[in-house]
Amino acid sequence: MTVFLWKSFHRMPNSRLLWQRTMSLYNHTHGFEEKEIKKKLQQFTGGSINLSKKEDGIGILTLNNPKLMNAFTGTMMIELQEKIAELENWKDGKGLIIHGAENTFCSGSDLNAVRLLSSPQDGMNMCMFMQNTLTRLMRLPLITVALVQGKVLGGGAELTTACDFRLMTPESEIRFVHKQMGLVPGWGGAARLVHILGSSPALRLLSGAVEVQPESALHIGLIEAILSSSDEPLEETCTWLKLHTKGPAEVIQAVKKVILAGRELPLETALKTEMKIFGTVWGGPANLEALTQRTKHK
Ligand SMILES: CCC(=O)SCCNC(=O)CCNC(=O)[C@H](O)C(C)(C)COP(=O)(O)OP(=O)(O)OC[C@H]1O[C@@H](n2cnc3c(N)ncnc32)[C@H](O)[C@@H]1OP(=O)(O)O
Repeated sequence: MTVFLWKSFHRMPNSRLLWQRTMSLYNHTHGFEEKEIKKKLQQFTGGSINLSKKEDGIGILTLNNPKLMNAFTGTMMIELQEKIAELENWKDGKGLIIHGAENTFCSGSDLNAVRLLSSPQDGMNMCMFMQNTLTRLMRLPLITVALVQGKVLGGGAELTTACDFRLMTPESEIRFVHKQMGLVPGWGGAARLVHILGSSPALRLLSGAVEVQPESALHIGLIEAILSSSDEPLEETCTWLKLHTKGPAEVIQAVKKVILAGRELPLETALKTEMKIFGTVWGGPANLEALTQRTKHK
């Protein structure tokens, strides 16, 4: 299915529109009724998801529900979907930082909502909704970073795995606490964690509900770096991300797309996709300028 979608994406003239439609996993053929679950999620209000898109092509997405340590209410889940859709349309975008308000990332789903959505069917619908959104986040043509601060628990830990990179402040902690709640990850966090770490380390983190501190997270390859201090983490994360987003948006987006193809597609299809993405930048303005300037890489 995914292979077909990627192929279609490159055949269609209006590829940006198709990209948005095809990046989700579940639709009504899977028994997923988005309207129904949205109606239920609307009942669990509180908090917000804020997006600011800067001129330098870096977006800042803020999880904003500090009274509950930025736990995800139902309306925040819906707002996250809306902001991801907005980012899919951001032609000049290059990077995205996801962080939490008031120096803490996210403590997972709002336990008040979890208690009231406790039937297996509601749980699976909520999972499909969040997996769709986080898969679309993962497939954004932007370089994404989770800024990990405070205690990042449950669904908050899962959200970090949908980003390309994770940076941690010195006092922070990531913990897949699901087992302690009689659960397993359902927002796609287990599958993505296996891709990031390999199955044995992922199993160790989940089965032990291990508190992963920055040094250990760096050691096992869960994060890219530990920030130097907790004083100005957003600024430091911006500086880190800018090293990877220098250059025109079309080139940065192409970089992310070739990596996505390699990550998600069988090798032969990934190679063909890479060739087509290459065709979008070869002879393009950035390529011609680099040739004119006889750029050297000393
Ligand atoms: C997808 C699966 C999931 O995500 S399951 C959810 C997993 N998360 C949890 O179980 C979080 C449980 N909460 C905690 O462990 C602690 O509250 C943590 C986050 C460590 C913060 O501790 P501490 O700094 O001492 O603050 P606190 O406990 O006083 O919390 C402040 C208020 O926030 C609330 N809060 C926190 N997290 C949630 C949450 N996920 N859902 C609902 N409420 C949450 C606390 O209950 C507390 O509220 P109140 O001040 O007691 O009214």
